[in-house]
Amino acid sequence: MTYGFGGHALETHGLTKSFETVRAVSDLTFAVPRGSITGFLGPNGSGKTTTLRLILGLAKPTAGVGLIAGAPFSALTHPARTVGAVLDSRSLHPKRTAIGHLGIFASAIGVPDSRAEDVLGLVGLADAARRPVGAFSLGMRQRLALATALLGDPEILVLDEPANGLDPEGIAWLRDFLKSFAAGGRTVLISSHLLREIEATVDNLVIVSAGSLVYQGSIEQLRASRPSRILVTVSDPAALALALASSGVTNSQLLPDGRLGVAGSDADTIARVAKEADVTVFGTSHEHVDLEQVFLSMTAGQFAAPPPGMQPYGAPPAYGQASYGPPPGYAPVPNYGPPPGYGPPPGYGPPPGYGPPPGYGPPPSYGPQPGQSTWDGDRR
Ligand SMILES: Nc1ncnc2c1ncn2[C@@H]1O[C@H](COP(=O)(O)OP(=O)(O)OP(=O)(O)O)[C@@H](O)[C@H]1O
Repeated sequence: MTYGFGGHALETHGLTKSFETVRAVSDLTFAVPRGSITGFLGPNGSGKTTTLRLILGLAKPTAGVGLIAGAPFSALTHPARTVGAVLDSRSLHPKRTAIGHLGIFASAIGVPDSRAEDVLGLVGLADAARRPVGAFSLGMRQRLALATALLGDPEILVLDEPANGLDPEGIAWLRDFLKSFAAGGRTVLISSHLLREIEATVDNLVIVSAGSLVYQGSIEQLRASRPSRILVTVSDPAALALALASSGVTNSQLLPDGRLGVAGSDADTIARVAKEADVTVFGTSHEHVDLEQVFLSMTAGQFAAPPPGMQPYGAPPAYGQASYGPPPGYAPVPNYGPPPGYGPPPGYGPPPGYGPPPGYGPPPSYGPQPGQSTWDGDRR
């Protein structure tokens, strides 16, 4: 497999998508490193699904480009072997059995029927192979959708909110599955609107708000970007805050539970200053960084009143509190952009008369198998 351009599994460059007056995706540039499990995070309506559809060739960008293994989806030589995707597990045909459903996709992408049995085993659905999908729980549908994406044994998996409908056991199963999938150097991009849902699964994050990038980098970097605080239980928090400020430690906050949260200092210094100020320290502890709060503060303001015209959400949010900003040194990758003249290849669009196979009602549940991407009527 060749990875051209930036050498990343997935990348977008200035990706933009407008629907009439709604700008769903706005000049989005990010990269998903090979071998990573990258979380694609953003509140509801922040443009995640649209971005994935653009990358997978299921919708046409207004501007910019999305690349898979260095190429637009339509230019991939072996699409099913390169990328498997789960975009919507709800639109499976209810009367079809799991094995029947997979058989259709297996023949579409040219893999043997036995592969259908294999992938059902991989996702733990072997026993349900001959049951109609209409009788499946949401969690089983998610697994079947994942099995479909795995049919081509792809290098890259793109999953849109796959944890939706999974119980805690299902989420733990998905986490273990994705970790073993990525352990051999394969790549996963998994979207969610809840960091907590995927925090234990991902090692890398791309966070969007109102269609724009607000963070990309490792989860560890994000955690480290928030200065850790020491929580101090004292006889007189206000007196300690004052004494700390006099000694140059100005970032103290009185918490609702009466403790003082102190950033930019250490327990020994705090104890010394407290002693000098005649304040009794009853105890200290290190604050646990709640990444969900960091995420929420980064994406807060998405639904601010829109300015007149195009932008429906208002300006991209400030990061909220100063301490919640992007990690030090974070900046878009230098010289990162499509080569001059780069754009969708000529003839990018569905072949005339192409449509879903007979009897197949809803739009495609999964991402692109050969030819499948062209079912979509949404290429605008
Ligand atoms: N086909 C469409 N026509 C018009 N507007 C659309 C279309 N698809 C998406 N949008 C709008 O684009 C914005 C981004 O939607 P998108 O579904 O990409 O967000 P999302 O982050 O995936 O949200 P969710 O987490 O709720 O699925 C929303 O305002 C949505 O209403």
